Amino acid sequence: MKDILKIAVQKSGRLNEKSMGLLKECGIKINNGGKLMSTASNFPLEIFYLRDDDIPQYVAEGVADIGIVGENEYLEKQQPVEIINRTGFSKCRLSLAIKREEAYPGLEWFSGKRIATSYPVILKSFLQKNNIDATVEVISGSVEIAPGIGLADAVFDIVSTGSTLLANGLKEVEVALRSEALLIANTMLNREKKEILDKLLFRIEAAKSAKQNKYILLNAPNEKLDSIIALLPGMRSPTVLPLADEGWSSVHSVINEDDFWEVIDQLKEKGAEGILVCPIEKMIV
Ligand SMILES: Nc1ncnc2c1ncn2[C@@H]1O[C@H](COP(=O)(O)OP(=O)(O)OP(=O)(O)O)[C@@H](O)[C@H]1O
Ligand SMILES: O=P(O)(O)OC[C@H]1O[C@H](OP(=O)(O)OP(=O)(O)O)[C@H](O)[C@@H]1O
Ligand SMILES: [Mg+2]
Repeated sequence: MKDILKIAVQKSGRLNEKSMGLLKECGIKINNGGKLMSTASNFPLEIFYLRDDDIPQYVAEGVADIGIVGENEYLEKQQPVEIINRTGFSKCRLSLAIKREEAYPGLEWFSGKRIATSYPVILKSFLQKNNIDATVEVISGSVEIAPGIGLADAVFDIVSTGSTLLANGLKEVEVALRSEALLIANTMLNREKKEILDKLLFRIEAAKSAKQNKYILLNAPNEKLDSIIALLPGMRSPTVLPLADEGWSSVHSVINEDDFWEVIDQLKEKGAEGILVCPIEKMIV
């Protein structure tokens, strides 16, 4: 029988939609199976829907072969799994926050204080590294409410926009960890499962590259071609095709999302016209 790769994704919550989106971008069609498990119709993949806290353990034990989990959970759970890919999504930070009205002189403020968190392992290691002796109060959710109800003096929790802190009268004073969703794997996968995983990783990279790049088409006067091409590296080099209008060419290339606006301005300065920028569906480099 052909082997099948088992992936654990969060059942519902912040990671679920992006994890399923990643599989979709990889061209994987998922059958509407049960609530806790389903299979792909066009790829040897079985999907388990779990609480994110349990994913590192299930992957370490081989119940699932791979999983998508926040770096925060991966570090907190200290399970012997391998990081296979940094997905680039669900970016957030784990930070210390205190009441907004408190003056904050620096980390020593936390000495002797009570800090509420759902991440005691990461917090204790951070405090130890910084020689701070504080009490860690472990709670499993709604951490930001703790100072307001007298449960703790400070919190150590996930921050993204900062709006939850703001709504609870808190301010972020130290960032201990920058996190993103990781693809993790069991360290003992057999050859067949490794081959399936390699195929999946190839697709993930193609989808990631596509998102990171744009396809650009423009018209350029021939005498300006050299300076315009110099701005557009392309995958190998830009494609240049003559236009019906003599003295003009059409230039096609790929540019990185991060360089996008700066390059566009420079292209216009050099005389480029009719610039079209299109999304790329997949990119194999
Ligand atoms: N505000 C946020 N912005 C970006 N990423 C976040 C945010 N909050 C959480 N995350 C990331 O998403 C992961 C899942 O968050 P979520 O709040 O859904 O977890 P949960 O409530 O523990 O879910 P579960 O019910 O599966 O245990 C976190 O571990 C973190 O990596
Ligand atoms: O800085 P912000 O953008 O406000 O995001 C931070 C909040 O997001 C997460 O909670 P979530 O909203 O997922 O709810 P939960 O506590 O039910 O997991 C996290 O636990 C923080 O409370
Ligand atoms: Mg959880």
